[in-house]
Amino acid sequence: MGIIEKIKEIEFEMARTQKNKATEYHLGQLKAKIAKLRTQLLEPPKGASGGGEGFEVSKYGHGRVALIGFPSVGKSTLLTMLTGTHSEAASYEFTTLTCIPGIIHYNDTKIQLLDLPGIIEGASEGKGRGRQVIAVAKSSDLVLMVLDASKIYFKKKKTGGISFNSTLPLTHVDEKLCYQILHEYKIHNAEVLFREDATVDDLIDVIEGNRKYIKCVYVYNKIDVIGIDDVDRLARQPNSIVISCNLKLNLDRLLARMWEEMGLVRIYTKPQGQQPDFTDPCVLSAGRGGCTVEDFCNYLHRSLVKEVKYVLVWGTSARHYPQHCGLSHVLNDEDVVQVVKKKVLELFHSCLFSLFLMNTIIMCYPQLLVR
Ligand SMILES: Nc1nc2c(ncn2[C@@H]2O[C@H](COP(=O)(O)OP(=O)(O)OP(=O)(O)O)[C@@H](O)[C@H]2O)c(=O)[nH]1
Ligand SMILES: [K+]
Ligand SMILES: [Mg+2]
Repeated sequence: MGIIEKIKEIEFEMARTQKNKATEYHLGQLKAKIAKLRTQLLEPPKGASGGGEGFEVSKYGHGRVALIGFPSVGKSTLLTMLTGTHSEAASYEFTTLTCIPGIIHYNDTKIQLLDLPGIIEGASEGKGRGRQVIAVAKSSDLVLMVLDASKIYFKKKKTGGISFNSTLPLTHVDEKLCYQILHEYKIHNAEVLFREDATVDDLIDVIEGNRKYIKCVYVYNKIDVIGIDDVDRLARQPNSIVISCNLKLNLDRLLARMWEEMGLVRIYTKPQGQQPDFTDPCVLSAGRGGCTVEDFCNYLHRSLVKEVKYVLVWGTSARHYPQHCGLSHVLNDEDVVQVVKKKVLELFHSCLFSLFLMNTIIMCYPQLLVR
Protein backbone atom coordinates (compact mmCIF):
# COMPACT_ATOMS: atom_id res chain seq x y z
CA MET A 1 0.00 0.00 0.00
CA GLY A 2 1.31 3.47 -0.84
CA ILE A 3 1.78 6.25 1.68
CA ILE A 4 -1.18 8.23 0.37
CA GLU A 5 -3.48 5.22 0.71
CA LYS A 6 -2.22 4.64 4.24
CA ILE A 7 -2.98 8.27 5.13
CA LYS A 8 -6.42 8.03 3.55
CA GLU A 9 -7.16 4.87 5.52
CA ILE A 10 -6.18 6.45 8.82
CA GLU A 11 -8.16 9.60 8.00
CA PHE A 12 -11.15 7.37 7.30
CA GLU A 13 -10.67 5.55 10.59
CA MET A 14 -10.45 8.89 12.42
CA ALA A 15 -13.66 10.09 10.81
CA ARG A 16 -15.39 6.88 11.92
CA THR A 17 -14.15 7.10 15.50
CA GLN A 18 -16.34 8.97 17.94
CA LYS A 19 -14.55 11.69 19.85
CA ASN A 20 -14.73 11.08 23.62
CA LYS A 21 -12.51 10.49 26.62
CA ALA A 22 -12.20 6.76 25.86
CA THR A 23 -11.00 7.27 22.27
CA GLU A 24 -8.80 10.30 22.95
CA TYR A 25 -5.61 8.26 23.21
CA HIS A 26 -6.38 6.18 20.12
CA LEU A 27 -7.15 9.29 18.06
CA GLY A 28 -3.95 10.89 19.26
CA GLN A 29 -2.01 7.85 18.11
CA LEU A 30 -3.68 7.95 14.69
CA LYS A 31 -2.88 11.66 14.37
CA ALA A 32 0.78 10.97 15.13
CA LYS A 33 0.80 8.17 12.57
CA ILE A 34 -0.56 10.52 9.89
CA ALA A 35 1.99 13.19 10.80
CA LYS A 36 4.79 10.64 10.41
CA LEU A 37 3.48 9.42 7.06
CA ARG A 38 3.12 13.00 5.79
CA THR A 39 6.72 13.78 6.73
CA GLN A 40 7.81 10.58 4.99
CA LEU A 41 5.86 11.60 1.92
CA LEU A 42 7.25 15.11 1.81
CA GLU A 43 10.88 14.13 2.36
CA PRO A 44 12.78 12.79 -0.62
CA PRO A 45 13.62 9.12 -0.04
CA LYS A 46 17.24 8.74 1.00
CA GLY A 47 19.58 7.72 -1.76
CA ALA A 48 16.86 7.49 -4.38
CA SER A 49 16.75 10.09 -7.09
CA GLY A 50 13.17 9.51 -8.21
CA GLY A 51 11.47 10.99 -5.17
CA GLY A 52 8.67 8.63 -4.26
CA GLU A 53 5.40 7.79 -5.95
CA GLY A 54 4.51 9.82 -9.02
CA PHE A 55 1.17 11.51 -9.60
CA GLU A 56 -0.70 9.39 -12.05
CA VAL A 57 -3.27 11.66 -13.59
CA SER A 58 -3.99 11.08 -17.24
CA LYS A 59 -4.43 13.96 -19.62
CA TYR A 60 -7.96 14.96 -20.38
CA GLY A 61 -9.58 17.65 -22.49
CA HIS A 62 -8.04 20.12 -24.90
CA GLY A 63 -5.28 21.41 -22.64
CA ARG A 64 -3.70 21.07 -19.24
CA VAL A 65 -3.09 23.84 -16.71
CA ALA A 66 -1.15 23.30 -13.47
CA LEU A 67 -1.52 25.31 -10.26
CA ILE A 68 1.94 25.81 -8.82
CA GLY A 69 2.85 27.81 -5.74
CA PHE A 70 4.08 27.91 -2.19
CA PRO A 71 1.95 26.18 0.45
CA SER A 72 -1.32 27.82 1.50
CA VAL A 73 -1.49 30.45 -1.22
CA GLY A 74 -4.97 29.18 -2.14
CA LYS A 75 -4.39 26.69 -4.97
CA SER A 76 -6.98 24.20 -3.75
CA THR A 77 -9.50 26.94 -3.04
CA LEU A 78 -9.00 28.14 -6.63
CA LEU A 79 -9.43 24.64 -8.09
CA THR A 80 -12.69 24.22 -6.21
CA MET A 81 -13.91 27.64 -7.40
CA LEU A 82 -13.04 27.14 -11.05
CA THR A 83 -13.95 23.50 -11.55
CA GLY A 84 -16.48 22.60 -8.87
CA THR A 85 -14.32 19.60 -7.97
CA HIS A 86 -13.67 19.73 -4.25
CA SER A 87 -10.05 19.90 -3.17
CA GLU A 88 -9.45 20.13 0.55
CA ALA A 89 -8.37 23.63 1.65
CA ALA A 90 -7.13 24.58 5.09
CA SER A 91 -4.93 27.12 6.80
CA TYR A 92 -2.07 24.66 7.43
CA GLU A 93 0.72 23.96 4.93
CA PHE A 94 0.67 20.84 2.73
CA THR A 95 -3.04 20.28 3.00
CA THR A 96 -2.80 18.90 -0.53
CA LEU A 97 -0.49 15.91 -0.87
CA THR A 98 -1.32 14.63 -4.35
CA CYS A 99 -2.42 15.90 -7.72
CA ILE A 100 -6.15 16.65 -7.87
CA PRO A 101 -7.64 17.13 -11.35
CA GLY A 102 -10.67 19.23 -12.20
CA ILE A 103 -12.24 20.34 -15.48
CA ILE A 104 -12.96 23.87 -16.64
CA HIS A 105 -15.62 24.20 -19.33
CA TYR A 106 -14.80 27.31 -21.30
CA ASN A 107 -15.59 28.44 -24.86
CA ASP A 108 -16.89 25.00 -25.88
CA THR A 109 -13.65 23.41 -24.75
CA LYS A 110 -12.57 21.37 -21.78
CA ILE A 111 -9.43 22.34 -19.92
CA GLN A 112 -7.89 20.13 -17.28
CA LEU A 113 -6.86 22.07 -14.18
CA LEU A 114 -4.50 20.37 -11.74
CA ASP A 115 -4.16 21.19 -8.05
CA LEU A 116 -0.79 20.20 -6.59
CA PRO A 117 1.06 20.17 -3.28
CA GLY A 118 2.80 23.40 -2.38
CA ILE A 119 6.39 23.78 -3.47
CA ILE A 120 9.12 24.74 -1.05
CA GLU A 121 12.80 25.57 -1.31
CA GLY A 122 14.63 22.46 -2.46
CA ALA A 123 11.67 21.27 -4.53
CA SER A 124 13.93 20.38 -7.45
CA GLU A 125 15.89 18.06 -5.13
CA GLY A 126 12.63 16.33 -4.30
CA LYS A 127 11.62 18.14 -1.11
CA GLY A 128 7.89 18.29 -0.50
CA ARG A 129 7.25 15.97 -3.46
CA GLY A 130 8.87 18.69 -5.56
CA ARG A 131 10.06 16.32 -8.27
CA GLN A 132 6.56 15.03 -8.92
CA VAL A 133 5.15 18.56 -8.91
CA ILE A 134 7.77 19.71 -11.41
CA ALA A 135 7.07 16.67 -13.61
CA VAL A 136 3.39 17.59 -13.72
CA ALA A 137 4.23 21.24 -14.48
CA LYS A 138 6.38 20.08 -17.40
CA SER A 139 3.52 18.05 -18.80
CA SER A 140 1.24 21.11 -18.79
CA ASP A 141 0.46 23.66 -21.49
CA LEU A 142 0.29 26.49 -19.01
CA VAL A 143 1.36 27.04 -15.42
CA LEU A 144 -0.62 29.32 -13.14
CA MET A 145 1.94 30.45 -10.58
CA VAL A 146 -0.27 31.19 -7.60
CA LEU A 147 1.07 33.75 -5.12
CA ASP A 148 -0.24 35.14 -1.88
CA ALA A 149 -0.76 38.85 -2.58
CA SER A 150 -0.06 39.69 1.04
CA LYS A 151 3.44 38.22 0.73
CA ILE A 152 5.40 39.67 -2.14
CA TYR A 153 8.10 37.33 -3.41
CA PHE A 154 9.65 38.99 -6.39
CA LYS A 155 9.75 42.00 -8.65
CA LYS A 156 10.23 41.96 -12.36
CA LYS A 157 10.95 44.91 -14.60
CA LYS A 158 10.60 45.19 -18.30
CA THR A 159 13.37 47.12 -20.02
CA GLY A 160 14.36 47.53 -23.60
CA GLY A 161 17.52 46.03 -25.01
CA ILE A 162 19.33 43.08 -23.55
CA SER A 163 19.73 42.73 -19.82
CA PHE A 164 22.15 40.16 -18.54
CA ASN A 165 21.96 38.62 -15.10
CA SER A 166 23.20 35.53 -13.39
CA THR A 167 22.52 34.03 -10.01
CA LEU A 168 25.95 32.41 -9.82
CA PRO A 169 29.45 32.94 -11.24
CA LEU A 170 29.64 31.83 -14.87
CA THR A 171 32.70 29.97 -16.10
CA HIS A 172 31.72 29.22 -19.73
CA VAL A 173 29.83 32.27 -20.98
CA ASP A 174 30.47 35.94 -20.28
CA GLU A 175 28.29 38.94 -21.00
CA LYS A 176 30.09 39.83 -24.23
CA LEU A 177 29.86 36.33 -25.66
CA CYS A 178 26.17 36.18 -24.75
CA TYR A 179 25.53 39.48 -26.60
CA GLN A 180 27.42 38.20 -29.63
CA ILE A 181 25.41 35.01 -29.76
CA LEU A 182 22.11 36.85 -29.36
CA HIS A 183 23.07 39.29 -32.12
CA GLU A 184 23.93 36.33 -34.32
CA TYR A 185 20.26 35.33 -33.93
CA LYS A 186 19.16 38.94 -34.51
CA ILE A 187 17.76 39.14 -30.98
CA HIS A 188 18.09 42.70 -29.72
CA ASN A 189 15.60 42.71 -26.84
CA ALA A 190 15.81 40.02 -24.22
CA GLU A 191 16.13 39.40 -20.54
CA VAL A 192 18.75 36.76 -19.95
CA LEU A 193 19.04 35.20 -16.54
CA PHE A 194 21.50 32.39 -15.92
CA ARG A 195 20.45 30.14 -13.06
CA GLU A 196 23.13 27.57 -13.80
CA ASP A 197 26.68 27.64 -15.05
CA ALA A 198 25.53 27.18 -18.63
CA THR A 199 27.72 26.49 -21.63
CA VAL A 200 27.47 28.13 -25.07
CA ASP A 201 25.62 25.02 -26.27
CA ASP A 202 23.09 25.39 -23.46
CA LEU A 203 22.49 29.00 -24.43
CA ILE A 204 22.02 28.11 -28.10
CA ASP A 205 19.62 25.32 -27.11
CA VAL A 206 17.53 27.85 -25.25
CA ILE A 207 17.55 30.35 -28.12
CA GLU A 208 16.62 27.73 -30.68
CA GLY A 209 13.81 26.50 -28.49
CA ASN A 210 15.17 23.01 -27.99
CA ARG A 211 14.33 23.25 -24.31
CA LYS A 212 10.87 23.06 -22.96
CA TYR A 213 9.70 26.35 -21.51
CA ILE A 214 6.19 26.39 -20.25
CA LYS A 215 4.03 29.46 -20.44
CA CYS A 216 3.28 30.95 -17.07
CA VAL A 217 0.89 33.50 -15.63
CA TYR A 218 1.41 34.90 -12.12
CA VAL A 219 -1.83 34.80 -10.17
CA TYR A 220 -1.88 36.98 -7.04
CA ASN A 221 -4.58 35.58 -4.78
CA LYS A 222 -6.06 37.00 -1.56
CA ILE A 223 -6.25 40.62 -2.73
CA ASP A 224 -9.08 40.96 -0.21
CA VAL A 225 -6.48 41.30 2.54
CA ILE A 226 -4.30 44.01 0.97
CA GLY A 227 -4.81 47.69 0.23
CA ILE A 228 -6.00 49.04 -3.10
CA ASP A 229 -2.60 50.61 -3.86
CA ASP A 230 -0.90 47.24 -3.55
CA VAL A 231 -3.57 45.60 -5.70
CA ASP A 232 -2.97 48.25 -8.34
CA ARG A 233 0.79 47.74 -8.24
CA LEU A 234 0.52 43.95 -8.53
CA ALA A 235 -2.01 44.17 -11.33
CA ARG A 236 0.52 46.19 -13.34
CA GLN A 237 3.27 43.57 -13.09
CA PRO A 238 3.98 41.85 -16.41
CA ASN A 239 2.20 38.53 -16.94
CA SER A 240 0.19 38.96 -13.79
CA ILE A 241 -3.40 38.87 -12.71
CA VAL A 242 -4.89 39.68 -9.32
CA ILE A 243 -7.76 37.67 -7.82
CA SER A 244 -9.55 36.82 -4.60
CA CYS A 245 -11.07 33.39 -4.21
CA ASN A 246 -12.85 34.41 -1.05
CA LEU A 247 -14.61 37.37 -2.68
CA LYS A 248 -14.78 35.73 -6.13
CA LEU A 249 -12.97 38.74 -7.61
CA ASN A 250 -11.61 38.71 -11.15
CA LEU A 251 -12.02 34.95 -11.67
CA ASP A 252 -13.67 35.52 -15.04
CA ARG A 253 -10.67 37.60 -16.11
CA LEU A 254 -8.37 34.82 -14.96
CA LEU A 255 -10.24 32.34 -17.15
CA ALA A 256 -10.11 34.68 -20.13
CA ARG A 257 -6.39 35.19 -19.60
CA MET A 258 -5.80 31.46 -19.27
CA TRP A 259 -7.68 30.86 -22.50
CA GLU A 260 -5.67 33.54 -24.29
CA GLU A 261 -2.34 32.11 -23.11
CA MET A 262 -3.23 28.58 -24.13
CA GLY A 263 -3.60 29.67 -27.74
CA LEU A 264 -6.34 27.17 -28.52
CA VAL A 265 -7.98 27.51 -31.91
CA ARG A 266 -11.58 26.37 -32.46
CA ILE A 267 -12.37 25.43 -36.04
CA TYR A 268 -15.92 24.69 -37.10
CA THR A 269 -16.34 22.35 -40.04
CA LYS A 270 -18.85 23.02 -42.78
CA PRO A 271 -19.94 20.10 -44.92
CA GLN A 272 -20.64 21.11 -48.53
CA GLY A 273 -24.13 22.55 -49.00
CA GLN A 274 -24.87 22.44 -45.26
CA GLN A 275 -24.70 24.81 -42.33
CA PRO A 276 -21.52 24.66 -40.24
CA ASP A 277 -21.64 22.51 -37.13
CA PHE A 278 -21.34 25.11 -34.36
CA THR A 279 -21.87 22.64 -31.53
CA ASP A 280 -18.67 20.68 -31.66
CA PRO A 281 -15.51 22.53 -32.76
CA CYS A 282 -12.23 20.90 -33.63
CA VAL A 283 -9.87 22.28 -30.99
CA LEU A 284 -6.24 22.65 -31.98
CA SER A 285 -3.37 24.31 -30.22
CA ALA A 286 -1.66 26.95 -32.30
CA GLY A 287 2.03 26.18 -32.39
CA ARG A 288 4.71 28.72 -33.15
CA GLY A 289 3.59 29.28 -36.71
CA GLY A 290 -0.10 29.32 -35.74
CA CYS A 291 -2.66 26.73 -36.75
CA THR A 292 -2.42 26.11 -40.48
CA VAL A 293 -4.93 24.46 -42.80
CA GLU A 294 -2.48 21.57 -42.95
CA ASP A 295 -2.56 21.19 -39.13
CA PHE A 296 -6.34 21.22 -39.29
CA CYS A 297 -6.44 18.56 -42.03
CA ASN A 298 -3.99 16.38 -40.09
CA TYR A 299 -6.23 16.75 -37.06
CA LEU A 300 -9.26 15.53 -39.03
CA HIS A 301 -7.49 12.63 -40.66
CA ARG A 302 -3.90 11.72 -41.27
CA SER A 303 -4.34 10.99 -44.97
CA LEU A 304 -6.57 13.99 -45.68
CA VAL A 305 -3.75 16.37 -46.64
CA LYS A 306 -3.03 14.41 -49.81
CA GLU A 307 -6.65 14.57 -50.89
CA VAL A 308 -7.22 18.28 -50.29
CA LYS A 309 -7.58 20.46 -53.33
CA TYR A 310 -8.21 23.63 -51.34
CA VAL A 311 -10.33 24.76 -48.43
CA LEU A 312 -12.97 27.48 -48.15
CA VAL A 313 -12.56 29.70 -45.12
CA TRP A 314 -15.00 32.02 -43.37
CA GLY A 315 -13.88 33.98 -40.33
CA THR A 316 -11.29 36.48 -39.19
CA SER A 317 -8.42 34.85 -41.08
CA ALA A 318 -10.22 35.26 -44.43
CA ARG A 319 -9.88 38.42 -46.52
CA HIS A 320 -13.24 37.80 -48.21
CA TYR A 321 -15.95 35.19 -47.67
CA PRO A 322 -15.31 32.49 -48.45
CA GLN A 323 -11.63 32.64 -49.20
CA HIS A 324 -10.05 29.79 -51.18
CA CYS A 325 -6.99 28.79 -49.18
CA GLY A 326 -4.15 26.34 -49.48
CA LEU A 327 -2.46 24.19 -46.86
CA SER A 328 -0.19 26.93 -45.55
CA HIS A 329 -2.99 29.38 -44.72
CA VAL A 330 -3.04 30.24 -41.00
CA LEU A 331 -6.46 29.82 -39.40
CA ASN A 332 -7.85 31.91 -36.54
CA ASP A 333 -9.96 30.93 -33.58
CA GLU A 334 -13.61 30.39 -34.58
CA ASP A 335 -12.96 30.13 -38.32
CA VAL A 336 -15.32 28.00 -40.38
CA VAL A 337 -13.67 25.65 -42.86
CA GLN A 338 -15.01 23.58 -45.73
CA VAL A 339 -12.61 21.07 -47.19
CA VAL A 340 -12.77 20.55 -50.94
CA LYS A 341 -11.13 17.29 -51.89
CA LYS A 342 -9.21 16.65 -55.06
CA LYS A 343 -10.79 13.34 -55.90
CA VAL A 344 -14.08 14.46 -57.42
CA LEU A 345 -12.51 17.17 -59.54
CA GLU A 346 -9.68 14.98 -60.61
CA LEU A 347 -12.04 12.23 -61.57
CA PHE A 348 -13.95 14.75 -63.66
CA HIS A 349 -10.72 16.00 -65.26
CA SER A 350 -9.53 12.53 -66.05
CA CYS A 351 -12.96 11.70 -67.56
CA LEU A 352 -12.73 14.80 -69.73
CA PHE A 353 -9.22 13.88 -70.75
CA SER A 354 -10.27 10.32 -71.67
CA LEU A 355 -13.15 11.64 -73.76
CA PHE A 356 -10.81 14.08 -75.47
CA LEU A 357 -8.32 11.29 -76.14
CA MET A 358 -10.96 8.98 -77.58
CA ASN A 359 -12.30 11.77 -79.73
CA THR A 360 -8.83 12.53 -81.08
CA ILE A 361 -8.15 8.90 -81.86
CA ILE A 362 -11.47 8.53 -83.65
CA MET A 363 -10.91 11.75 -85.65
CA CYS A 364 -7.40 10.77 -86.68
CA TYR A 365 -8.08 7.11 -87.32
CA PRO A 366 -11.72 6.92 -88.50
CA GLN A 367 -10.88 3.52 -90.04
CA LEU A 368 -10.70 2.13 -86.50
CA LEU A 369 -14.45 2.73 -86.21
CA VAL A 370 -15.17 1.03 -89.51
CA ARG A 371 -13.26 -2.04 -88.46
N1 LIG B 1 -8.25 35.96 2.62
C1 LIG B 1 -8.25 35.00 1.72
N2 LIG B 1 -7.94 33.75 2.08
C2 LIG B 1 -7.95 32.80 1.13
C3 LIG B 1 -8.26 33.07 -0.22
N3 LIG B 1 -8.16 31.92 -0.92
C4 LIG B 1 -7.79 30.97 -0.05
N4 LIG B 1 -7.67 31.48 1.19
C5 LIG B 1 -7.31 30.77 2.42
O1 LIG B 1 -5.97 30.36 2.38
C6 LIG B 1 -5.76 29.15 3.10
C7 LIG B 1 -5.02 28.15 2.24
O2 LIG B 1 -5.85 27.77 1.17
P1 LIG B 1 -5.60 26.42 0.36
O3 LIG B 1 -6.54 26.45 -0.78
O4 LIG B 1 -5.59 25.27 1.26
O5 LIG B 1 -4.13 26.69 -0.14
P2 LIG B 1 -3.17 25.70 -0.98
O6 LIG B 1 -2.29 26.56 -1.79
O7 LIG B 1 -3.96 24.68 -1.67
O8 LIG B 1 -2.32 25.04 0.21
P3 LIG B 1 -1.48 23.66 0.20
O9 LIG B 1 -2.31 22.59 -0.41
O10 LIG B 1 -1.26 23.41 1.66
O11 LIG B 1 -0.22 23.94 -0.52
C8 LIG B 1 -7.16 28.68 3.51
O12 LIG B 1 -7.36 28.98 4.84
C9 LIG B 1 -8.08 29.46 2.59
O13 LIG B 1 -9.35 29.69 3.18
C10 LIG B 1 -8.61 34.42 -0.56
O14 LIG B 1 -8.92 34.79 -1.69
N5 LIG B 1 -8.56 35.34 0.45
K1 LIG C 1 -3.21 24.90 2.86
MG1 LIG D 1 -3.91 22.67 -1.52
